[in-house]
Amino acid sequence: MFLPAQPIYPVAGIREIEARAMPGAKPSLMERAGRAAAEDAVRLIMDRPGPILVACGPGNNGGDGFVLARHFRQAGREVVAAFADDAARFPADAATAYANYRNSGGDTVSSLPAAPADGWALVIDALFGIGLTRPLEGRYAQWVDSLSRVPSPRLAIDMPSGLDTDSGRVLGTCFRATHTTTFIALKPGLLTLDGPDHAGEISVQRLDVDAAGWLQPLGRAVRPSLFAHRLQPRRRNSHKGSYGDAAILGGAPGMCGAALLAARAALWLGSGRVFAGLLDDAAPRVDVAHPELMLRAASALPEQLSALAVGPGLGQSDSAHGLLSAAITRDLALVLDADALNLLAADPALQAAVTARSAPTVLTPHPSEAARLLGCDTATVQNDRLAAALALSGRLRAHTVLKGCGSIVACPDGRWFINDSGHPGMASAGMGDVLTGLITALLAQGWDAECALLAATHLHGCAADRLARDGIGPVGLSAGELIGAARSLFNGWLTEAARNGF
Ligand SMILES: NC(=O)C1=CN([C@@H]2O[C@H](COP(=O)(O)OP(=O)(O)OC[C@H]3O[C@@H](n4cnc5c(N)ncnc54)[C@H](OP(=O)(O)O)[C@@H]3O)[C@@H](O)[C@H]2O)[C@@H](O)CC1
Ligand SMILES: [K+]
Repeated sequence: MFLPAQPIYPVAGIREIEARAMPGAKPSLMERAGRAAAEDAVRLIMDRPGPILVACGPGNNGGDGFVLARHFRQAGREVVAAFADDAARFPADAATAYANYRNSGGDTVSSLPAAPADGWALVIDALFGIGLTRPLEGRYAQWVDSLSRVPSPRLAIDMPSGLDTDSGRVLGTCFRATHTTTFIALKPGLLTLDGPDHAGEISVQRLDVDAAGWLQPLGRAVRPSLFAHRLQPRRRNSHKGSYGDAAILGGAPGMCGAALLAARAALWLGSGRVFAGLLDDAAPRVDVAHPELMLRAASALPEQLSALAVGPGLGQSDSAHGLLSAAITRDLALVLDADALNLLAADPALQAAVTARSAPTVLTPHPSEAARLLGCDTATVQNDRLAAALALSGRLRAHTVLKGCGSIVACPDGRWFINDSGHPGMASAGMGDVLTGLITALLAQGWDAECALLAATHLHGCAADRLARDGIGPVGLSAGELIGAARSLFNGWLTEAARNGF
C-alpha cells in the first residue's frame, strides 16, 4: 500500500495549528509531546543500561525535556537533567513541566557532566526547537558540539538544536542526532539542505492533533500516493504511438553522453519512441548499446512530438540559443535543463517566452542554475531553497525541481513538495540528465507536469537507494546504472497500484 504524503509546515503554520489546538487541550500539548518523545526514547534504550542525559533549554523545547525526564524518573530510570538557564523565565507550560519534574524529586545540573564509565544509555537534546531565532554560540554551542560527539544514540526533541526549522540551515552549530522525534507534523528544515545530515531517523508524533484539519498544508513529503492515480496498467490493445514521442535536444561537441543518458532514461521509462537531436556534427548516428534510439541532427527533430527536453549537453552556442528559442514556442510539454537554464537566465526575451507558454514547462535547476535564473548567488538560494523554488515557479509559470539534498518540487500555484529519497552517491555526472529523461518519458506518456515531476524525482532517488542496498553505491554509483533500477521500481509501482485498485 502506498503511504500517505505527510504534510509539512514551516514555523508559522505549526504556530497557527498550535494556537488552535492548544486552548483547553487535556493533557496539554507539552505533556503529550514529552510523553511521545519518552516512548520513542524507550525504543532506543531497550538493550542499553545506564543513565540518560537530557539537556534542557530556556523555552518550551526545554519543557518537553523535563516532561520526558519526569516520566523516566517515575519509571525508575536514572536521568541527569542539564539546565543552565533561569527557571523563573520559563514560559508557562515549561514552568509547569519544570515544577512537576522537581516535585517528582528530580534535580538539575548546570554544566554538562562527564560521561559515566559505561557511557550514557541515551543523550537527549531538548535545548531548542522551532523557537530558535539566531545562531548558537557560547555555552549552548559548546553543549551541542559536545553532545554530538557522544557515542550513544542521540535523540533530538522536535528539531536538532541549531537547525533552522524553515530552511534546514545550520545556525552556528547543530546537534547531530541519530533520531529526531518531531511534533504535530514534518518541518521543511528536517528534510532539505543540512537537515537530513543532522536529524537522523525521523519520527513524527502527531499528539492527536489533526494538523491538516486545522490548516490546509501547502507542503507535503513526496510519496507515490501523490501520483498513484497515474500509475495505470497499459491497455493490451495499444501500440508505440500510444506512449508518446519523446525527444532530447542537446549533445554539443564533447557532451553527447549527456543527451544519450537522458534519451536512454526516456526509453526505459516507457516512451513509445525516443529521439535525440545532437548539436555535435560529428556525433554518432546510432547508439550501438541502444539502437532503439533515433539519433538526429539537432535541427532535424520531428515536427510532431509529445514531449521535448532541451539542455543535456546543450552548451551555450548561438545555435543552442536558436534551438532553445524555437523549442520554447512549440506547443508541447517542455523540460528545460542544464545549459537551457543558463541561456534562459541570460535572456529576458526567452524568459518572457517561457512565461507566455500555455503548454506545461518543467525546470530542473541545481542551486547554481537557480541562482542565475533568480539573479542572486548560490548561497542565497541555499539559504532558503523553498522560497527560491517557489519564486522560480511563480516567475516563469513553470513546475520546478530545485535539486540537491531534499529536492524541492514547486508548483506555479504555490504548493510545494520535498523529496526525501536518494543519497549523496547521486552527486555524480549524468544524474541530472537521467532525471530529465525520466520526466520527459512521463510527460510523453500524457502525465501532467506535477505528477511527472513528482514521480520522476522520487523514482530517481528510490532507484539510487535500492542500488545502494544491493552494494551498488552510494560511492561510485554511475548515472547509467540508475536507469535499469528506475525501470524496475516503476514497474513495481504499477503492480502495487493495480493491486490497490488505483
Ligand atoms: N508547536 C507545538 O505545538 C508544540 C511545541 N512544543 C515545544 O515547544 C517548542 C517551541 O517552544 P518555544 O517557542 O518556547 O521555542 P524554543 O525552541 O524552546 O526556544 C525558545 C527559547 O530559546 C531562546 N533562543 C532562541 N534562539 C536562541 C539562541 N540561538 N541562543 C540562545 N537562546 C535562544 C529564546 O530566547 P529569546 O530569543 O527570547 O532570547 C527562548 O527562550 C517546540 O519546538 C516544541 O519542542 C511542545 O511542547 C508542544 C507542541
Ligand atoms: K531540540
